[in-house]
Amino acid sequence: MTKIAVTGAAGRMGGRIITLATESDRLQVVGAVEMAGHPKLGQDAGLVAGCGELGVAITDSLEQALQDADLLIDFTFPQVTLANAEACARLGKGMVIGSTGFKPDERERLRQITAGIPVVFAPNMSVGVNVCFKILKDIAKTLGDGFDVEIVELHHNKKKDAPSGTAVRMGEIVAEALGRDYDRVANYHREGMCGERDPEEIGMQTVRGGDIVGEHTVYFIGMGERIELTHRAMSRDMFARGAIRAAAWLGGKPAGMYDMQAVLGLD
Ligand SMILES: NC(=O)C1=CN([C@@H]2O[C@H](COP(=O)(O)OP(=O)(O)OC[C@H]3O[C@@H](n4cnc5c(N)ncnc54)[C@H](OP(=O)(O)O)[C@@H]3O)[C@@H](O)[C@H]2O)C=CC1
Ligand SMILES: O=C(O)C1=N[C@H](C(=O)O)C[C@H](O)C1
Repeated sequence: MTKIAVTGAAGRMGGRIITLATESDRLQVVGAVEMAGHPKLGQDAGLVAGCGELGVAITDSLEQALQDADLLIDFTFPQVTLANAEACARLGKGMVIGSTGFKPDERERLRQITAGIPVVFAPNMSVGVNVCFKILKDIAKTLGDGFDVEIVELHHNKKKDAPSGTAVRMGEIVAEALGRDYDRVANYHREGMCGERDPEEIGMQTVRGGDIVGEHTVYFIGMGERIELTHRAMSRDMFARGAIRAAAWLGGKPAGMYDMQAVLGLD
């Protein structure tokens, strides 16, 4: 049985992770964290998540929440995750990290901080998206340079980062398969007389609205034909299930940064 603490316990993902973890015979929730001043502090994490009393009060002390935990599941924001990673590294606790919106230097910093602990770090924990990651590499390699690549992602109106971590990873996979540098070829903005499309560029488009859980389409657009690879998330539960699977998988693994491809055996 792996004992977990959850940060962002009152958040959209935190709540689903706590609820689904209570249904798993491989995990036990022993800690729940929200930031200082949060209105749910002191309340029972299970009652807040809507799955019944757990006997775990939400605290603003990560150290306290981690006391009896083997690892932390963190779906928050880059600055919060970086601070939490410092604590986990100090206390020798593993991490499952789902937060997105990291800049390249922040990702590198996270890698350095967590070098001594086991971590699963993935922008999308669903099986479907991770299978898309695998297929994308093959499609891009097989098509080669003759097709223009555009990536469009749609999310709810509360999402704070753009483009989504999943869309960025999709762009990186395609760029790598085509021998391009993602940071150089990604184009996030077209407006006015921006000129003809550079054949090397990867267009990254963002849509925000309502309660869309998450949709990603990668377009490979050729002359007279196109391929569209779309993933649509209907609920957050498969992200939460992925995080739970990652936590159970991580127990006993050596220090290192793993992704969901490793957890799912898709490497
Ligand atoms: N990898 C994946 O599969 C997925 C990743 N995500 C990512 O997960 C992250 C969270 O998404 P979501 O759950 O929708 O966002 P929410 O805003 O619903 O949840 C984030 C929670 O973290 C809390 N928080 C902020 N600061 C701290 C802190 N210092 N300590 C503890 N908790 C804190 C927030 O509190 P407050 O409300 O007060 O701000 C909030 O409750 C995002 O980066 C998102 O992109 C989302 C879905 C799937
Ligand atoms: O914030 C979200 O909601 C989601 N974020 C992740 C991302 O940025 O890729 C994954 C999922 O699409 C939902």
